[in-house]
Amino acid sequence: MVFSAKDVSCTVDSDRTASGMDDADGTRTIFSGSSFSIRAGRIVDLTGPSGSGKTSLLTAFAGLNPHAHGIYTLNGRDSSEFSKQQWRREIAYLPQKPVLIGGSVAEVIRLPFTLTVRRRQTDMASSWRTRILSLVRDAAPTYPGDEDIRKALDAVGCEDIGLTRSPQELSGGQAARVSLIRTLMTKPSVLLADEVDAGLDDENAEKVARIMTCAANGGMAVVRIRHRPPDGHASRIVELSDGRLHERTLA
Ligand SMILES: Nc1ncnc2c1ncn2[C@@H]1O[C@H](COP(=O)(O)OP(=O)(O)OP(=O)(O)O)[C@@H](O)[C@H]1O
Repeated sequence: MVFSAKDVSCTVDSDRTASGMDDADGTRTIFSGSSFSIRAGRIVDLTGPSGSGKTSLLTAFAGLNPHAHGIYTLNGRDSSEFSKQQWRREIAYLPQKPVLIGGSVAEVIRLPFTLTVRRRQTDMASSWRTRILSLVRDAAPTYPGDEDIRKALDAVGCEDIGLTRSPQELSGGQAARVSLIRTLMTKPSVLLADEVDAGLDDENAEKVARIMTCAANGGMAVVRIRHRPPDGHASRIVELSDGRLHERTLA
């Protein structure tokens, strides 16, 4: 088990939520008593109606949701044993809309490496490392050069993305892949992907899915919020509805 969450709840002020569903005390419980776990190398899809709390749940897992409470562990270690920064690096939340800061694709991808010096403490051997991350690690452990980034992009089928391109010039599909790869290169244990294939055509959605599968094959645990029909990449589907998580059978 790489990651587990127990007894997670999320309560928000009622004045910012839909009317008619508020508690008497002026709050609204989005979900409560929810538990979830995922093993290394697995992809789990999180589905559910709009507004059911999927984003709130993933941001709770990542330590980014001040309205949520729960007990979280990574490889058996309680989240309290991590600093907030360490936790957020290990449990990486990837928002739906790519935020690409930098003058070029290379700068965008290097940004996390300029913000922090990472020292990963894990024994996860992985083909993902072999295929992509080792390219970075071997050449420049904390600050990948252009050649390393080029190799990493090519390794996951992103030959179409030029390093000197301005992020503003990227297509939606390219921006989604750059955002995803940037996060993967920081080597999180768990990737929480919030509808990153929304707004993409089927071809680009499949490219994004394949990159995540590549990461999962190397040992990363991936949770994907999705509204699309199952694409065959997930090993489990979990639905959040009526404030509870429900396991769904894969078709
Ligand atoms: N910070 C907040 N304050 C108040 N209400 C919030 C806050 N964040 C989320 N909510 C409310 O919590 C509910 C769940 O929101 P959330 O974005 O988690 O749902 P979702 O399932 O991800 O929705 P969608 O599928 O439409 O993206 C919504 O009613 C939303 O308005």
